[in-house]
Amino acid sequence: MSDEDLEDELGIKPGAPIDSSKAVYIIDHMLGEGGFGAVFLVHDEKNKDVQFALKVEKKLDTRRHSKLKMEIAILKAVKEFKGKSGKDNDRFMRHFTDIVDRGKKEKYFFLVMQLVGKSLADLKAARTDKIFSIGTGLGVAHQCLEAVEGLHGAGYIHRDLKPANYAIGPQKLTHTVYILDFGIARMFKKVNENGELELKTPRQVVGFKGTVRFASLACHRNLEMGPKDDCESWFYLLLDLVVLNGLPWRKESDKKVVAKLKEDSRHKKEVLYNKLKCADELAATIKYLDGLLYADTVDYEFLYNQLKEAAKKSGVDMDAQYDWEEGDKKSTMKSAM
Ligand SMILES: Nc1ncnc2c1ncn2[C@@H]1O[C@H](COP(=O)(O)OP(=O)(O)OP(=O)(O)O)[C@@H](O)[C@H]1O
Repeated sequence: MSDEDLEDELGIKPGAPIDSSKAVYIIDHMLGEGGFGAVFLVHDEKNKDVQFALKVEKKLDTRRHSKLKMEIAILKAVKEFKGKSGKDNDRFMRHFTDIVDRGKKEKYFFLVMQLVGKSLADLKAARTDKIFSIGTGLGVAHQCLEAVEGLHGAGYIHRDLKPANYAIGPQKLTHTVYILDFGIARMFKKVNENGELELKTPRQVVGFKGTVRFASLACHRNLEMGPKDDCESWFYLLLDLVVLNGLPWRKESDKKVVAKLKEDSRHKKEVLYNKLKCADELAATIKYLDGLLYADTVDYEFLYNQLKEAAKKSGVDMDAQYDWEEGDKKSTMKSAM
């Protein structure tokens, strides 16, 4: 939606109040725009230092499923899953934004959520050579995978994993990565009569979903996607973060051409990993993922372990400060002198 549409049709503009039964939110400015609405920085009317992100979706008679409803259902499911499953779940759930409030107006639905900072795509674009250092890339990919594991645990697949759909936290949370945008996510498990989650039967043919650059081969082949397909997209995301000159198909938009380049890349290590010291560990990762089927449970531990081995081979510490935190380190050191 354009700024004018939002302003003229929905009355959403800087300074405008949006009220719910809980609070009144004042619009500051737009943070980002999607196909069906936009995200705004807002503050609590009672305290301008209390800021949130407010996502708006225009009501449409033609839309069968509200994207925002889906997002809310997913964020709730992951938090409930956290409650139910106990053990060490904060490791996964810290990657999901909290729902602060939600509501509907005559012309739109809205969701108020915890504010995040810059996306991985923005952070990467701000770097001189447009990639992260290998330590940051592997560390961030570890967190991205934890988010995916948490989402899968709650019974959903994302289907659009890419650097633009992950962001770091604001202020002091620059070492935490958040997963965003569940607009095209899908439940791959359903609750059976005994209240347990069971796998949904795959459909025979499925339309292409997501972003061409990061789509899995099964997605290109119009097959039902499962958890392993998110992991394949995660793998492309990892390469996109750390390989100099990026993915070999980055300049192509034709789906068929991209699919062919992805298939061929499996046999072209020198192109896909462009001299990375951890090429073998990465090649073993995609080999493992290529061997999985829709219904297979992903061995996340194997994937985390590959990242650890890749870090060892590269001689880096995945848990060290990230590239964008280094400025802070220097200024802290300076002020400590
Ligand atoms: N919690 C948040 N805090 C700060 N910014 C956010 C937050 N959520 C989303 N954004 C910003 O708004 C942009 C659009 O968000 P998002 O991708 O979730 O919206 P969308 O309308 O579903 O988009 P799309 O049509 O691409 O699926 C993001 O790129 C991000 O920059």
